[in-house]
Amino acid sequence: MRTTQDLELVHLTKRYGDTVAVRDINHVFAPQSYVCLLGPSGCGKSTTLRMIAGHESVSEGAILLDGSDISTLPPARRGTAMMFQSYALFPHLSVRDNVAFSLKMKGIDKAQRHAKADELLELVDMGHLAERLPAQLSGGQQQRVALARALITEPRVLLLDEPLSALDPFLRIRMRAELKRLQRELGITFIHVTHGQDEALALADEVVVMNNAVIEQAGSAREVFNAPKTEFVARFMGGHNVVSLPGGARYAIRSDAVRLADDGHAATVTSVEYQGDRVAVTTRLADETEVVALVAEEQFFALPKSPGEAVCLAWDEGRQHRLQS
Ligand SMILES: Nc1ncnc2c1ncn2[C@@H]1O[C@H](COP(=O)(O)OP(=O)(O)OP(=O)(O)O)[C@@H](O)[C@H]1O
Repeated sequence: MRTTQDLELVHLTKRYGDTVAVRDINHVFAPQSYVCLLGPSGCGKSTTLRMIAGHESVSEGAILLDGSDISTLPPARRGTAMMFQSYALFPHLSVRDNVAFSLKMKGIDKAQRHAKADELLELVDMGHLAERLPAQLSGGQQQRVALARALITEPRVLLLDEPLSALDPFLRIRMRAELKRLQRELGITFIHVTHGQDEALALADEVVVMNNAVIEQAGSAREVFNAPKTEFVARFMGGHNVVSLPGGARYAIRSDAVRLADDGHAATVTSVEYQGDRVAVTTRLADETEVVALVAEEQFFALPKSPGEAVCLAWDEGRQHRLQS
C-alpha cells in the first residue's frame, strides 16, 4: 500500500553527455522495506543510488521523500545516508570518532556525540573496539564501523552500494544476515545495490531488476524469480530455461520443473553435473535450444543418463511462464 512516507522516483533520468545512465524511471519504494537494486554491470544501479543520496545531480525528474522533492537538497539534509563500498573511513580517527564525525560537523558536543557513537557501535557489535584505528580492523569490522557511521544521522533510508562485495564468501553470508536484522530492528528502508542474484533473493522484500538504464521488473523476490516478465529477467535471475513453443511464443521454465520422462520434448544430453542433492542434466532440443533439468539425486541414479544419450523432457504446463516479447 502506498503512503506519504514512501520514497518515490518520478521520471528520473541521468545523462552523462550522450550516455543515458538512467532513463525515465518511476518507482515507489515501500517504507521500512529491504530493497535490492539488481542488474548487470553498467545498467545504472549505482547512478540511481547516488542520485537518491545526492552525490549525483538529477538530469530530469524528481526524488520524493514524504511527498517532498529532495532532489536538489544537499546529501546531509535529505533524510538518506549512504554506506560506500570502500567504507571511506578516516584513517587517523579512532573508530568512535569516525562514527561520531557527522555529529561533530553539526556542532554536537563531544560527550553527546560519543554517547551516540557508542550506542551505534553496540548495535553493530563493535563497542569493544571503539578506541582502535581503522587500519587495526579486519575488512568485516571496518564495514560495521561504516554502517554505524551512516546510521548515526538517523536516516529514513539507508543506501548501500555493493556492501558485501569486498568480503570473503563466509563473511558475506554472515553480514547479509546482520544487514537484514539491522533493517528490521531499525524499521527503516534499506536500498542495497548488488549484482548478485542470490544476495538479492536472500535479502530483499522487493527486488528491482535494472537493465540498460531502465527498471525491467520489480516485485517480491519470489515473484521476480517465479514469474520473470522478460527473457532478460529469466536469464539474469538464473535457474530458468527459455524455450520457444509452437505458435512462436517464448516461455520460461524453471530447471527444477523439467523432468526426464518417457515422452515429451526430444532432446540429447550434452553434459551431466553432479551437485550433491541433485544432478544438473544439460540437454539440447532439436531446434538447438539448451534446456537444463535439475533432477533429484536419487531419481537420477535410478536411471542415469550420459552425454550423447537421447532423452525426453517434460514439464507441467502450469510451470511454463510466458515471456513478453
Ligand atoms: N561519471 C560518469 N561519467 C560518464 N558516464 C558514467 C559516469 N558514471 C557512470 N557512467 C555510465 O553510466 C552507465 C551506468 O553506470 P552505473 O555505474 O550506474 O552502473 P552500475 O549498474 O552501477 O554498474 P556496476 O555494477 O558496474 O557498478 C554506464 O554506462 C557508465 O559507463
